Amino acid sequence: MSNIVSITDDIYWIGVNDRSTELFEAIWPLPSGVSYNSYLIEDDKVAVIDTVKNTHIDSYLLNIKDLLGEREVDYLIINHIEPDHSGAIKAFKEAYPEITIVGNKKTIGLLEGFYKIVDNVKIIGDGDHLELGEHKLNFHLTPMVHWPETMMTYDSKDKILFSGDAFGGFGTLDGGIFDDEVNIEFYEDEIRRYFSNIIGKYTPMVQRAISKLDGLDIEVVASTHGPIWRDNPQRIIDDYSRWSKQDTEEGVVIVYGSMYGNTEKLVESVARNISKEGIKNIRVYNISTTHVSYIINDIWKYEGLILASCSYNTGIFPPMDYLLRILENKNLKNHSLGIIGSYSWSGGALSRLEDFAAKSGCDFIDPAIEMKCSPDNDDFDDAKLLAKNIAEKLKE
Ligand SMILES: Cc1cc2nc3c(=O)[nH]c(=O)nc-3n(C[C@H](O)[C@H](O)[C@H](O)COP(=O)(O)O)c2cc1C
Repeated sequence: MSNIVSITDDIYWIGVNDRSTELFEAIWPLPSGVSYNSYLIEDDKVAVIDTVKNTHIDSYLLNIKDLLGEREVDYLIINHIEPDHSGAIKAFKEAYPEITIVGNKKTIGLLEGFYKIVDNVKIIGDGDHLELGEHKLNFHLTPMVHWPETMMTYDSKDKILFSGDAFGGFGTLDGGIFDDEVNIEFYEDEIRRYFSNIIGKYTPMVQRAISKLDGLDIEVVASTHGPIWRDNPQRIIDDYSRWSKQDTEEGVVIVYGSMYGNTEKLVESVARNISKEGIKNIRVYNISTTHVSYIINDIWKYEGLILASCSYNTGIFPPMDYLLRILENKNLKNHSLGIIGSYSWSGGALSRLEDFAAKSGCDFIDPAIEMKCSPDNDDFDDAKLLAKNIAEKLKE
């Protein structure tokens, strides 16, 4: 019996779990794997919404054959053509040669680019619909969440929103696929890590997409990754809405780059002093040993951010520079930011951090600390002051 789960009497989850890929998009670690969710609607016409990565084609197509027998698939709707969802399209078209592929103008351009497929395509526009029989699918274009062609498909009969990557997260579906079948706490961090690292650059587009959904009566959110939200669909919409505004909780993330422990020593003092000010959520990360995706996840969670780095070859410590570039690319804002640079002769770290602070949309917290070689009493006094100031700001 194949691995198919009914969502309603004629709508099915036909997705797959990936526990083999170590790095999503060849960058982001997948300790809990990821699911590629695909959906099938069996009505007078049969429609599939999004496919799966090319690593899972055989089992995926077998599942569909198991479900449909000799019946053909009439439509393949592409909400999102990133290859983790479109990798099975060529094989799909070979299995169902008469199929019509449905997407918007940008999707169809990318379909030709990636797969050289140009025949039997149907271009839809924002607000268009497709009748399958009892089911009527409405298309809502939501560009740049996080690719230009991204769109959502709404089934008005069962009030299901097939949302593409929006409202998705990391983590395989281990038996339970619905929010009420799993302990959702398990997914919380991995959903925010997905959002902050994959979608986080496109926060205005996420907000635009969410306001576009305003009038829709949504009973189920079915994204392309992670759990299907049928018990509390509003929860994931609210989470995505909050994260896209960079609304944060009380807490401080301290990230440091230190080769020989001197910068780290000052960081320990800052952390201790923030704790003495009554802040309970303090996360200290060594930039050299924790993958940036976990750090970015916590930066998206907490308001306070302190970046501390040594100098290296007249610039900032390279792993810290990598984090800064990512945060610049994501237009980090709405955070309270403190900075610490250390040097032994020329410096370089603090000026890069100052440049970052000036360009970011964060509130700068005094004092910027520049430490020579190892911390002295003045540096420890400054660390205390920075801790006091950031704690006061968080409590405002
Ligand atoms: C490869 C290398 C390059 C460095 N480049 C600089 C530099 O350009 N300017 C500077 O002031 N210090 C430089 N330093 C010295 C560091 O400031 C010093 O090693 C210090 O201990 C680093 O801080 P940490 O103890 O927190 O690792 C460099 C050190 C190393 C190992």
